[in-house]
Amino acid sequence: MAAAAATETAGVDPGAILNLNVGVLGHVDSGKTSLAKALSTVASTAAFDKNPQSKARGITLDLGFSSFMLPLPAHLQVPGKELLQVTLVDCPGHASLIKTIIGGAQIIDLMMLVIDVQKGIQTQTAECLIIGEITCDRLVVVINKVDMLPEGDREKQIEKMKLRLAKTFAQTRFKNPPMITVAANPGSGSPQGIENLMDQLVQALPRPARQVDGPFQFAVDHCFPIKGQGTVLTGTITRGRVKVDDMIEVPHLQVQRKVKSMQMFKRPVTSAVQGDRLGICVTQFDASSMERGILAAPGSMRAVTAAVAAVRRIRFYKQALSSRTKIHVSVGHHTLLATVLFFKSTQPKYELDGPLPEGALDFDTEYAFCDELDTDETCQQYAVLEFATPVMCSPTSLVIGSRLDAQHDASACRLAFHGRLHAITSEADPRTSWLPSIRVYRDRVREGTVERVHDDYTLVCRDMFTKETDMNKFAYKPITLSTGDTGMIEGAFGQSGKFKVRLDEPLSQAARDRLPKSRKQGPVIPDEPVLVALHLRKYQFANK
Ligand SMILES: Nc1nc2c(ncn2[C@@H]2O[C@H](COP(=O)(O)OP(=O)(O)OP(=O)(O)O)[C@@H](O)[C@H]2O)c(=O)[nH]1
Repeated sequence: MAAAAATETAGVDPGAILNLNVGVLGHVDSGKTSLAKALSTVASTAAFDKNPQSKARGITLDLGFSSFMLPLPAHLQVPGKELLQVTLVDCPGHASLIKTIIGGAQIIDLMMLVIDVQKGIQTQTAECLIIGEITCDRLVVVINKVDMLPEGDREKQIEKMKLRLAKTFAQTRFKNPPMITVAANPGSGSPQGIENLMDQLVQALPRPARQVDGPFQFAVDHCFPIKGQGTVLTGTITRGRVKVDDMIEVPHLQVQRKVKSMQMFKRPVTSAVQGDRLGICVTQFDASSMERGILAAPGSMRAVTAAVAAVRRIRFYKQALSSRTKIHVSVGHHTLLATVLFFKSTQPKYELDGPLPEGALDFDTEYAFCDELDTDETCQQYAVLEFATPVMCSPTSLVIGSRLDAQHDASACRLAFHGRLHAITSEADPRTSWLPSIRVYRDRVREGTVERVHDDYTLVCRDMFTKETDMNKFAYKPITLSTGDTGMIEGAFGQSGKFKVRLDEPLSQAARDRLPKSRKQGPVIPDEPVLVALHLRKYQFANK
């Protein structure tokens, strides 16, 4: 383990340690776990695929946590901090574990994307890159397995690969990320390039913008019993702060417990803030009742049944993305099915990396329904998400929509859209049941045929309604003729579904020339009857 010498931590107050999380993502077998092993000095929960608790519970492919410690570099100086702890979050590469990756990626400050030098960008590399674009600002690309290249040709092949990758990254928000070559686990000898990678990684780490205000929130990644102590929940504080003796809640179980003790990487602490990786010990809590999920300040999380999110379609997603279909939606550490309905505003799009401004959705505005979520970059699009079961999340959570069960080309991107929750409705709190107040309309056109002229102002029309139609619903609705004449529906004509139209002006000569002179004569030009169109605006949600 660990190429770098372990920094002396004995006697250091854990509160003086700045923790930053680095995600290790990439395609299956690219060498993520080998890399985490080569960089780390401390293995934590499920690290290196061999944590005893994980083994006992049969979790062999999971988020793995390990860390290394360094003196605090100059660009990360924060008052009161002396050491930097880099926590590596090793995400599984297998396609079926994308839910875990999405959960893991939401707690990282920087993403390390591991690429096999002989393979380049593979399917899950691309999906991880998309997740990285959505969830974090910084990227370091690690080109691994360089020992596999023939020595004489190595430099040339590496340069070629770097050029190819640079073209891909130039099209992402990362533009020109550092690319470092390593051999994390060469067949013989020790890892190569690790110290250089460590230096570059530390240089690329962002100054943490910690959100210590607001209610405590903790993304739990593992939960296990410790004999004689209680149950330990390990995870990352995603918001606020926590102290020993605070009350915390497991929202989906509606269970509250007192924090008995806390540890950061095996050292006891009495308080911790957002970004810290922590083990929280509570008593009288059955470890088997929770695996992944959220801990929160009591009462601060809601069981969300439906929500509106500002969304954006992922440009690499090539399938249909239609309203009224079911799709997997990841919120926090949960991934579940939701029925989606898309609509759009005329406002320019919002940045989705933080909560939307208040009033971004305006209840006095009418919004246009979309059959499909498209890549329109000019206006903000939204999704109404109706979850299959209530999901515990904060009202401004990040969301990712994906088709995880799709039976399609295995190399196709499954990530469909991403977004930010803006308004929620929760069963427990009817005051948030605002969904029906949003007015989403859909314009529909019904078409029929003009049968004949009744008089200068009146026409008899057909083929729009059946004899069972309640014509009172359509009386006075405006119509247009294919000749440009306008008017409104006057009511039923007879019992067969025919109807009368009252024109605004006397019938135009153009229309008159094309309409039959008598009841029995068909259209003057049989292939081009005069058509009558009724424009209807239907509301999907409306209580106004
Ligand atoms: N030759 C060589 N083999 C490597 C290197 N790094 C990793 N490997 C091998 O590649 C295989 C996969 O390595 P892992 O570290 O398990 O890859 P991973 O990306 O964590 O795999 P998943 O978590 O299953 O996606 C193993 O057999 C490693 O020994 C390297 O630098 N050189």
